[in-house]
Amino acid sequence: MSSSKQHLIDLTVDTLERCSSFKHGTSCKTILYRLRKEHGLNIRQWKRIYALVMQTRKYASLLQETLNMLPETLRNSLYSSFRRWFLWLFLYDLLLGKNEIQSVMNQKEVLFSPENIALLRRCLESAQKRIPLTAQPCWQAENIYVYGRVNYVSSSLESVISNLEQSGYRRKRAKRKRGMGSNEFWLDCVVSGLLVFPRHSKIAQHSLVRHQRALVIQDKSSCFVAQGFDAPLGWTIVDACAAPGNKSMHLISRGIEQYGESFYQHPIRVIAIDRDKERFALMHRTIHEHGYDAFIETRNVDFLKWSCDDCQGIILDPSCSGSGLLNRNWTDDLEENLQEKESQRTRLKHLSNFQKKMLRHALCDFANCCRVTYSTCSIYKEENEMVVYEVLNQVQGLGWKLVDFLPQWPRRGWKDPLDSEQAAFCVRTDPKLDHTNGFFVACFERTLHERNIRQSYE
Ligand SMILES: C[S@@+](CC[C@H](N)C(=O)[O-])C[C@H]1O[C@@H](n2cnc3c(N)ncnc32)[C@H](O)[C@@H]1O
Repeated sequence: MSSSKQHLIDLTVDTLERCSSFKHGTSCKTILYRLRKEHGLNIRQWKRIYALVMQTRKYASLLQETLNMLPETLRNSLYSSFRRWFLWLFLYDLLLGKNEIQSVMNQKEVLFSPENIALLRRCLESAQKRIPLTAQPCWQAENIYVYGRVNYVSSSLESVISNLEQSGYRRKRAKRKRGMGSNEFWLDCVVSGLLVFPRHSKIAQHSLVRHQRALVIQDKSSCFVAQGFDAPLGWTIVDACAAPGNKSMHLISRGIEQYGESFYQHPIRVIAIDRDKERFALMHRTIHEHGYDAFIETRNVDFLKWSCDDCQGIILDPSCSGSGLLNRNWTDDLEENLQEKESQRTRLKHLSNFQKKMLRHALCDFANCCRVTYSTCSIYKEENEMVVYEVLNQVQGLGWKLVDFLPQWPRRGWKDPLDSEQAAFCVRTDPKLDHTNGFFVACFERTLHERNIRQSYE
């Protein structure tokens, strides 16, 4: 390695270490800006260091996860031979960057033999599946759209569109969504009655949303549950973790859209439960304000301590890590993420145990229930496929099986532990690709009691 290249790498590692040890006050960017003056760097050198520092920080959790997956002996040799931030910088450059550093390493390169590099690549692939959030450089809030669903209790698609057009909005019919003006919108092709607006749209301030409640802001992924649940007329559906009530209201709204006048003769009824006092109060108010009182009954109880015999469906959307939500700044959280990794794992374990308990209760303790959806806004397998797999194995004796949910949506669940067919029945959204929050839904059905409860009003 030329001494100047070696110097730049040392400087990059020093900067990474300084950035990681700052607590409050000096930001990483400030440290980087000072660097140029402090070390008399030319602009090219400074830009290179800047890029390497930012990229290595962005991917550090993923790179650590990659290291965690290596055989212990190799991992320990790497740990004892290199500084932590050097290791991450080197791995970033080797696996995700321009591979400039490897060629100038002259010591200990035996640790980076072609076999070990191939092994690192395989570990990176597995790590990307485990913590895809750090592998998604363009997963930022700017990537998602704003979604507004028509509230069919008080309005209709035609009336909302005409109101929007009168107030200067323009419906875009072409497929190309790039370069959308802030006053443009288009209709979603998966969720009916869902309007899509660009991120910078001011639709949330429009009177259709704020005063008339004809349009409800709700992420597309969260609309999947009611869209795919396809509730038959006359059913009673328990929304087990309902606050602030989005999915309960969407179920009714969707019913009105789907069945028209027949809905009012044999309405779908929702029992919306939440155990949290404050969230419950907010939900109760929201349901009232949006005009759903006649169809949604609210209960401030613990779902685990409650049951009923006259419901046919349950939607279960329990508390989760929220790792699919886009309004979190993962890069800025990085230091805490790394330091708190262990406590995060413990938290995830607790959450998934709680989720399994809730799902078991939904599937085992409601005698006439024959359709249950399980959903989270988490991207972690531990809260999604693994919960479904474990509980499904425990309840199969009761006749439950996974069924194909929202088949028109292309992104499906992950295999292992689910088999290919089961995984393909589940729905996932990818925040990087789908312009929505990260979300997961699985649907369970059984036919045991269907004869007794299915009502054919349609
Ligand atoms: C992800 S949020 C639900 C969001 C809601 N489904 C919606 O779309 O508007 C989870 C909710 O579950 C509630 N919750 C957690 N444990 C519960 C339990 N044992 N019984 C009832 N509600 C519970 C929480 O208070 C929280 O409001």
